[in-house]
Amino acid sequence: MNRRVGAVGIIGAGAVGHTVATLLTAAGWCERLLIASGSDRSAEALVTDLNDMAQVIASPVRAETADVPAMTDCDAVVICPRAKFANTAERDVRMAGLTANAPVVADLGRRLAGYTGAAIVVTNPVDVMTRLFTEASGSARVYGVGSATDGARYRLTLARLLAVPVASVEGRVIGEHGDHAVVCAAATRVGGLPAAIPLRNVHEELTARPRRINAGLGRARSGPAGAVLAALTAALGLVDTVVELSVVNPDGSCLGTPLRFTAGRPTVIPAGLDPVETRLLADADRKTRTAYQKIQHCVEGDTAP
Ligand SMILES: NC(=O)c1ccc[n+]([C@@H]2O[C@H](COP(=O)([O-])OP(=O)(O)OC[C@H]3O[C@@H](n4cnc5c(N)ncnc54)[C@H](O)[C@@H]3O)[C@@H](O)[C@H]2O)c1
Repeated sequence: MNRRVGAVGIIGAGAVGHTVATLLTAAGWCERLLIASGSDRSAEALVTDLNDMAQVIASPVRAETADVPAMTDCDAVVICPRAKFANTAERDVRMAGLTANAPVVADLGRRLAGYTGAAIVVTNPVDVMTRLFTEASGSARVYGVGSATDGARYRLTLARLLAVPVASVEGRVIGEHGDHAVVCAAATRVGGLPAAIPLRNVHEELTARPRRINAGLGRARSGPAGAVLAALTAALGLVDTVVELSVVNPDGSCLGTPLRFTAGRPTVIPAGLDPVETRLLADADRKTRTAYQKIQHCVEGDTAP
């Protein structure tokens, strides 16, 4: 990558924020990383760890702590805080963070009002939080990550189930990053040809995979951080590519959508859904809109609906 950008802000120095910052330090295409977190202690600790790494590998990237408003000048910000709450949900686990995370994400949006850089939202439920951050900040370049990781998991799973190389599988997952994810089976190609997709097994694995990661490691971090990196390089115009990200449409829906980025500018590309998949996407839309209604009072900073 020849071009370099000035600064990337990371808000939330937890599992995802730490991993994204590590990837960015190794990648070397930004000059500065600005870190804010729930406590000064965790932000300072991450900065110290990153600068140790940068020195060891001779990375040009320098990390520093920063207040959120100081990130207004960053080329991009990554929104990955998690409010403290106990997640006991068995189903719809990402949606369980709705009411706890909404005030945090809305507050960040207000503090970054009018932000003109690229904002990458990670906090779950990510489709709803992406809409919330978009409304609270008024920013035009807000993208939620989730579907790109689902798509990667789908291709890996399908390759295993069909016993083919993963490079021969073209397929994506869109819609909600959650239980209402829509597998684009009709448009999937294996070795360039349509294929019978074992959808039940695929959905089982899409649910089981993050659970296995959480059970073994506490939190998923590398897959999501890779998706953040893909979103950043596309949105900053460093790479022209297609990536599935959540964006707010003029009608208010906000779901994972295939976007073709050219010089940092996105255009929506058709997902090639069949009628059943189209209906499932409409279900995901209804679900995320209903969830948004429960927390939209947070946009203005109201504490109660
Ligand atoms: N969209 C995806 O694909 C995806 C994947 C993994 C995780 N996630 C979500 O990303 C979020 C972060 O996950 P994690 O595993 O890194 O969590 P974590 O608990 O490891 O870290 C969260 C961090 O947020 C910080 N924080 C809390 N309140 C804050 C505030 N007001 N301002 C700034 N920072 C604050 C905490 O201090 C902590 O460092 C969660 O909501 C998680 O569900 C999304």
